[in-house]
Amino acid sequence: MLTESELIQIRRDLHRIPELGFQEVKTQAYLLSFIHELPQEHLTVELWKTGIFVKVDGKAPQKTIGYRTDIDGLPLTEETGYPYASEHDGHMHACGHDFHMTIALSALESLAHQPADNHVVFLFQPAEEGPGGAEPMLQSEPMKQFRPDIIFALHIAPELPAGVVSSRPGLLFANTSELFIDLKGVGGHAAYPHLTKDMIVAGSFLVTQLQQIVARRVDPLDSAVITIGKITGGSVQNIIAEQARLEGTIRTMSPEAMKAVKTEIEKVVQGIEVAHDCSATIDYGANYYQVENDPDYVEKFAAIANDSGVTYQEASAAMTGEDFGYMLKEIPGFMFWLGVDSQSGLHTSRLSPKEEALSIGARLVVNGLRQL
Ligand SMILES: CC(=O)N[C@@H](CCC[C@H](N)C(=O)O)C(=O)O
Repeated sequence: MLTESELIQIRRDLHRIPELGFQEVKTQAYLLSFIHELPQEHLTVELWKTGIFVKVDGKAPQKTIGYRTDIDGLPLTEETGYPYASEHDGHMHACGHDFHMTIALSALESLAHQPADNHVVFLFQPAEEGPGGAEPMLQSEPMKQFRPDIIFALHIAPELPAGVVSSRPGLLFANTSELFIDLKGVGGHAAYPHLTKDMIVAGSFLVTQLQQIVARRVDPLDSAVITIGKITGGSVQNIIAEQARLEGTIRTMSPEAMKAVKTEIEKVVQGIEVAHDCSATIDYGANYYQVENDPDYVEKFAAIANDSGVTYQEASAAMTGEDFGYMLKEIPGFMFWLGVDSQSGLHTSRLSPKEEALSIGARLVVNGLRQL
């Protein structure tokens, strides 16, 4: 096992070089340099785009256990003030993938020195934040050779203390779909609105009407989220905007609910086109399938956690998304939250996970890989 200070050093090295999905070139090179330093006799390594598959042959294999880590960062400017803050302007590991990778490398190091009974496959997966690497990695040529019988993964949880992990049988994370709506009208002089089709006004109505879908079209005992995170449009204060663009995300508890919410969005957008005499296009971008945990493996994992000196708690389902859901759709397994005790949450510029959680996660993952 790597020491605490080795884990921290790796995490900080990776924290400095966040890269967006399918651009993880330095990250892949860093991971490969670590992997190449390990004893190679039990390892098979294969590259896939900016990702990596690594198989560790087992001593008396009956099955293959998979472990997946995501490797990409987010388009966000870091404000932690860390001496080891991101060296890539406007990019940050603000979702913990630096932690995820470090823990995977530590487990790999342990198994490369002392293999498990079963075969173990590590998937270093690009583009979790978008456009989604899990689904194409699952369908890739190398996956035919590396495909595991069981798979698991973790995600850091800022709100949980270090030393606590949580998960649940069944649905852990939501179905997600990105949402991009482009509106096109007629621009003109700010003093002559009657001669224009103002897309700032149309876009503003659209944002509020989209909220009505969750409030008035979704069963209150079911759940959904429509968030518009970004609006752009117009050029200056005294010109009526010809164009506006809304960017957001949809979250639901089932694929059926996702389909129904999208139908409602399309109706609302058609209404805006009529009411504001404009044209609109909708693009759903990347879509992720729900993370559905296998109850038997969650139960086994909870016992392994408790035996490893880590407190296991039952989680609630969350509206976060994860393209790992595609892997769990085809391969039984689970995902769990690893407590890292950060005041600032996921996708914030001050996310500050406690590094003591690295060794806890590393110990637990390697125990899972040896015992599941
Ligand atoms: C764990 C986490 O935060 N995951 C992301 C996944 C992004 C999905 C996609 N790009 C979207 O925005 O819909 C999340 O935002 O939940």
